[in-house]
Amino acid sequence: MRTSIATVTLSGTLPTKLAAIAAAGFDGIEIFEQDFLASDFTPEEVGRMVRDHGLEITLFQPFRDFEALPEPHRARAFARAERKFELMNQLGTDLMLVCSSVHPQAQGGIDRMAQDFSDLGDLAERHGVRVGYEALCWGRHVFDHRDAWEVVRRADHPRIGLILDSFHTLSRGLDPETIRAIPGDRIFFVQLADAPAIPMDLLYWSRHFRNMPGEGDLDVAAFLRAVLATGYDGPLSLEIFNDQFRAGLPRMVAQDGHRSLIALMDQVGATPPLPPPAPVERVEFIEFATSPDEAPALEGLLTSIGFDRAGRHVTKPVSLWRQGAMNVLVNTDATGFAHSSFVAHGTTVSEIALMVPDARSAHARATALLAQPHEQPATPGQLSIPAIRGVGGSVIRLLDGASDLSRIWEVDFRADPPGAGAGITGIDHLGQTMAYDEMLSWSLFYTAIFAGEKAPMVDVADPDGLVRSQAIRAGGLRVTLNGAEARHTLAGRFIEDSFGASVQHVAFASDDIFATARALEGRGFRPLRIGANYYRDAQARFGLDDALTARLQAANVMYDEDAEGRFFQLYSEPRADGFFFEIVQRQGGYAGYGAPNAPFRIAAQKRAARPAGMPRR
Ligand SMILES: O=C(O)c1ccc(O)c(O)c1
Ligand SMILES: [Mg+2]
Repeated sequence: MRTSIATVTLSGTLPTKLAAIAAAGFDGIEIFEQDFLASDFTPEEVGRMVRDHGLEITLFQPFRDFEALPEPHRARAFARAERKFELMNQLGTDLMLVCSSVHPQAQGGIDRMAQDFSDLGDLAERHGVRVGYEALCWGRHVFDHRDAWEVVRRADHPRIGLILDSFHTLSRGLDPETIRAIPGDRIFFVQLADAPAIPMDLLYWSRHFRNMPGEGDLDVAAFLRAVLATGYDGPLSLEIFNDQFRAGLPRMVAQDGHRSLIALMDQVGATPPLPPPAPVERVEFIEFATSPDEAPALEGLLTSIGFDRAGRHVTKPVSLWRQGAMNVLVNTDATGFAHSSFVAHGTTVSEIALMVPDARSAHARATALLAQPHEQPATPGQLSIPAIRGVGGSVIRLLDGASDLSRIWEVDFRADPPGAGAGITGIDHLGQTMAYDEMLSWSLFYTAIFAGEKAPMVDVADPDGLVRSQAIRAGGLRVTLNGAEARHTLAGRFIEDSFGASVQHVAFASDDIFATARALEGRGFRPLRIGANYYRDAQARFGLDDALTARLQAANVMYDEDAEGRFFQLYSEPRADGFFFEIVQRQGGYAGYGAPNAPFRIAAQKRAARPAGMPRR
């Protein structure tokens, strides 16, 4: 099906928007009238620019406050419409959207409205254009697509059809299944938008909080399935009013939009199927990019949390560190991708390798969903591991147990089995810190490509501002995306210090956190000190007995529980740039990440990071 996007979705001037939309791979655009009016181009020039980008104008909108007006407003509305029909001919588009009236003089009356549309259809016919009617969910008399359809049905004019917009239907809780009774050839256009489930005024919600399908909480897939059941085969167009997008990078927002549409069409079977979303089995390794100067400090930190050096790459200056089923690589190469990561971010997690059932299929899905493939010249005798770019330009490698990729530790490395360690079994989750503006984009990336499930977003109070945290789980891959708006938060400072988004913390899993804590004492591990106030409160909140409370406090372990189970967290002191390790233990089916503890942990990290001589409380 053809894809389209409303110009109102993006920031910038009309030419910038067109370039971004074309680069993202859309087939067409809805011209939002304001974008045209604000530009200095003639309608013919705009039409030519659009077509020069290989795009078509799928819709001109919006035309407001048309139907059921008393005179002289009615005559004026028709005169206004005629001007717009002429403009559409100059632009080179044949479809106009009329949204349901909010005019204080609008009289309502279904037959009166139908008569107005029938007359408008005659006028449209004379100009060779068509008109679609959309129910705004805050419309004065028409605010339900079923009523808009009844107006169109009664107008009974070949130039008059219905326009459906998922936001207006789903925001009101209208059952999208009711769309199935509408004939597909009477639906002239379909707009798609999602939104987060925040109870608020409909108009305000629509104008500021819409987002891409899959980024919010509305069932856009059910809506689209119902639309497709009617036989509709016109464009699917994104119309997203969102404050952040209107201030964001147009290329990023346009690409997210196309990614969301491709994923949605795949999900509902509107296009030939993509390879299925890969269920991630586990994180097989993470790789740090560093320098020979900074490597010893990093390796000291790895040693202190129980890792042992267990080998090296056959040709590159990459050491392998192992514990349990976890592999950590430390890359000090002075050339290539690792080096450029180090130059860009400082010592950083530059690669994450995921074990999936079929790496090449997962890679094909990712690139079909517009992920940027990461190519590296293959070294003879070594594996060529499929890879894509992820957060902050880092690399996600895809491994599987079914192909030659399963032999990575034999082919590319001289590797010994892990040592005794301190009880860390693998990775629990990765915390990726980014600007708040990037959060929706990366959350869509993970959910679309890896079939991840989003947890509800939580606000974390840093002493110096709010940080938002979005957890995503795709099988054995758990990530928390932490979005910083305020610059002085721990997350905000990390972004500045490491020059953009990257992994700020790695949380390893242990089956027995107290045994791990004890084992780490002998390895020089410096736990983040958690104050007594926290433990008194935790004891009271959860009704913990004195013995457990004392154990937690002695080991600086934080505690949380949910209906399914219990959670224990032990933190390292943060590195100077704010990077840190965490060790967690999940008991039962605890599904969270200890968010209630985050404000106290962050405050403790900020105390620990103060320069010597500064007060530590
Ligand atoms: O917010 C509005 O006014 C508006 C205008 C046109 C649309 O298609 C729409 O969905 C909303
Ligand atoms: Mg709309």
